[in-house]
Amino acid sequence: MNSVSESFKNNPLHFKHIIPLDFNTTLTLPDSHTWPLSLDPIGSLTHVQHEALPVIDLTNPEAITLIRQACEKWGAFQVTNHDIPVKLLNEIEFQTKRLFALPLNQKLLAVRSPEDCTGYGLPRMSTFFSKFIWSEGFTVMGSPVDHACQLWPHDHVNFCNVLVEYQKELETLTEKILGLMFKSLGLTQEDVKWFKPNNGSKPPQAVLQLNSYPVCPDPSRAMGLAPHTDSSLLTLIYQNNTSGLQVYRDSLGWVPVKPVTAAVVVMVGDLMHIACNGRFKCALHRALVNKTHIRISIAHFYGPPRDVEISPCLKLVDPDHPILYRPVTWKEYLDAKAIHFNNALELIRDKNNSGCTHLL
Ligand SMILES: C=C1C[C@]23C[C@H]1CC[C@H]2[C@@]12CCC[C@@](C)(C(=O)O1)[C@H]2[C@@H]3C(=O)O
Ligand SMILES: O=C(O)CCC(=O)C(=O)O
Ligand SMILES: [Fe+2]
Repeated sequence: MNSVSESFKNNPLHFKHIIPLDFNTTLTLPDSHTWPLSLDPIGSLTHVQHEALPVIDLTNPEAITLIRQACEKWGAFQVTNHDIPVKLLNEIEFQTKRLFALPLNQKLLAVRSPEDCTGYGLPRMSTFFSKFIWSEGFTVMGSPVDHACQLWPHDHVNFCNVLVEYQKELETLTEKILGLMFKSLGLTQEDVKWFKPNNGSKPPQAVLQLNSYPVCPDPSRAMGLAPHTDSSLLTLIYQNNTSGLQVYRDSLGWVPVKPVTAAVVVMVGDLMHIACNGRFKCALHRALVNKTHIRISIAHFYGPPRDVEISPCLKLVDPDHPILYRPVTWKEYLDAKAIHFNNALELIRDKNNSGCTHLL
C-alpha cells in the first residue's frame, strides 16, 4: 500500500464530508455553504495590485534564477513552454468537464469510500470546516480504470487513455522543475539523494485530483476551496480559462492567478519547503467561484517514494539558517495533515529550534 492510501485508511471520513450537494438543482446558496465574510474578506486588495504571480518561460536562459526568485518570494509561479502538448491539455479539460457534467447519481457510482483516497467526492479538507465548500473532486492514484468503469461501463477507454498520458507527462515535468529548483539552490544529486528521477528503484508517489467549481448563485459568500498549502513536494495545476485561484502574499493579501493559455501553475508543497529548510515558501492558496462559468482545475501532487524521509538539506543549514524541521515521511506528514490540517507544518518544527533559543 502506498503512503497516501495508508494515511487515508488510518483517518477515515464521514460520508457527509464526502458526498457533495447536487449543485445543478441548488438555486440559492444554502446556509450550510454560506461562509462568514468577516472571517475571510475576499481579496480587498485585489483591485490595486501591481504585482502578479511570475510567468516563467522554461526555455528562457534565465529560467533557473527566475524560478529561485519566484519560490523565495511567492512559493508559486506559472510556466510556459513546458513541452506538455496543448492537445493533451485540451483533452484533459474536455474529459474533466465530461465527468462533472454527469448527473450526481451517476457520479456517485464512483464515490470514494470513507477509508479510500480515490474516486468521486468532496476534497478531504471539508472535514475541517463547519461550512461546506462549493466544489467537487475526482481523485486518481495509479490506474483510473476501476472508477472510470463505474462511471462509464462501456465508454471509459478515452477517459483512461487521456488520464494515463497526462499522469506520465506531468510526472516528467515535475521532475524537470524539481531538478531546476535544486540546481537553483546550488544542490547536487549527492545533496538530495532521495530524489532519483527515472532510475530510482523506489518510484515517486503521485495523486491526480480533478476539481470542478460549479456556477454559484452567490459567489461572494461561497468558498470553492478553502485556504491551504499542499502536502506534496510540488503540485502542478492546469486551470481552464476561468479565474478563481488565488495565492496569499503577506504584504499583498490574496493575489489572483490569472489564467494564461496553456500555462501550468506550480505550487511549492510543504515537503519541498521542509527539504530546503524554509528557503522556498509553500504557497497558501484558495479557489473562489463565480456566477456564470464552471471552473475546472487538474492538480497533480508529486511526493517522495514510500518510506523516504525528507529532511532539511544540510547544505542549507548554517548559523544564519538554523535547522527548522525534523525528518518526516510523506505518510507521517499526511497523517499529521489529516488531523491538524494547516497546523501540520508547525508540528514538524525542530524542537531544538523553537525560535526561543536566544532566551536560553
Ligand atoms: C496527496 C494528497 C494531497 C491532498 C491529500 C491527498 C489527495 C488529495 C489532496 C487534496 C486536494 C485538495 C486540497 C487538499 C489540502 C485536500 O484537502 O485534498 C489536498 C491534500 C493535501 O495537499 O494535503
Ligand atoms: O482549483 C485550483 O486551481 C486549485 C486546486 C488546489 O489547490 C488543489 O487541488 O489542491
Ligand atoms: Fe492546493
